[in-house]
Amino acid sequence: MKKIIILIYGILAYFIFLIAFLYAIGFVNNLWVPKSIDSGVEIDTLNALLINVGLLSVFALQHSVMARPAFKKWWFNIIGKAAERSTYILLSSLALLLIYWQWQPMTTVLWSVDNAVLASIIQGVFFMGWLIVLLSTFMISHFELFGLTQIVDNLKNKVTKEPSFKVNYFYGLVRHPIMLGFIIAFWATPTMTIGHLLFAVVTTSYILIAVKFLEEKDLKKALGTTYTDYQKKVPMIIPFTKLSNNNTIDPQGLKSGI
Ligand SMILES: C[S@@+](CC[C@H](N)C(=O)[O-])C[C@H]1O[C@@H](n2cnc3c(N)ncnc32)[C@H](O)[C@@H]1O
Repeated sequence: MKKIIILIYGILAYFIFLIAFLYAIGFVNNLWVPKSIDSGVEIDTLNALLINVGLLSVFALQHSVMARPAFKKWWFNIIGKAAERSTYILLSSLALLLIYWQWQPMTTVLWSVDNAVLASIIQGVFFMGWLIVLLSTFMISHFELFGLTQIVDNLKNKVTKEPSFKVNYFYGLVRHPIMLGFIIAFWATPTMTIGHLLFAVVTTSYILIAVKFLEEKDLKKALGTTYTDYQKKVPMIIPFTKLSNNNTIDPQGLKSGI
């Protein structure tokens, strides 16, 4: 019975994530959704700034603290291994929904592309960013990343395998394609308002800091020279910026759990 409840919980968490992810696409570029980054009644600039930075900080804190190995180890004992990832996904999605709900528009336009062709190209780049995000999740392990593998294995009394380190497809071009996709999607807009710029600057800064000082630190600790070799051969976030594009990585390392 407990396993079925965990299964339903995990599936629900995944659906809430899907809603938050799809809503993000509309939110960031003012498409389709009732409340977007530039819609709603404006309040004074300082209050809007404080509220928006506060909202993004809630997401950043939740996302960073709950992803650390030490926190996970402690949290496993409370929530159980099977439901840990789903809970992480659920809380991240709720933090995103809070951002969409409470975001304060700051609609002064900083720049706007009037040329229809150029605006369509920028819109295309925006969608390409989201596609990179989605495809990259499948290149590491979409279902494990979003907790579904864990809840199904739990139902089958199977121990979920430790995720393996990947250097395939986009991961051979940059070390963080998911984050690259987000950065592209957050900056590619035909009309840049103060609110959108704030969103892009804060999220990009958070991504770069979290990736460099948290995620990569954990990966280096878990994988040792396999990861440092990978760092030497594959650029962090901008493709083709390393002299050597030979990304052959020690195959022994690929088997390590991370
Ligand atoms: C949200 S994903 C982001 C991955 C990566 N930073 C990116 O932007 O594509 C975070 C998880 O991916 C894992 N991860 C990062 N690089 C990986 C790789 N090359 N192969 C497998 N898992 C990886 C991390 O250990 C972490 O659990």
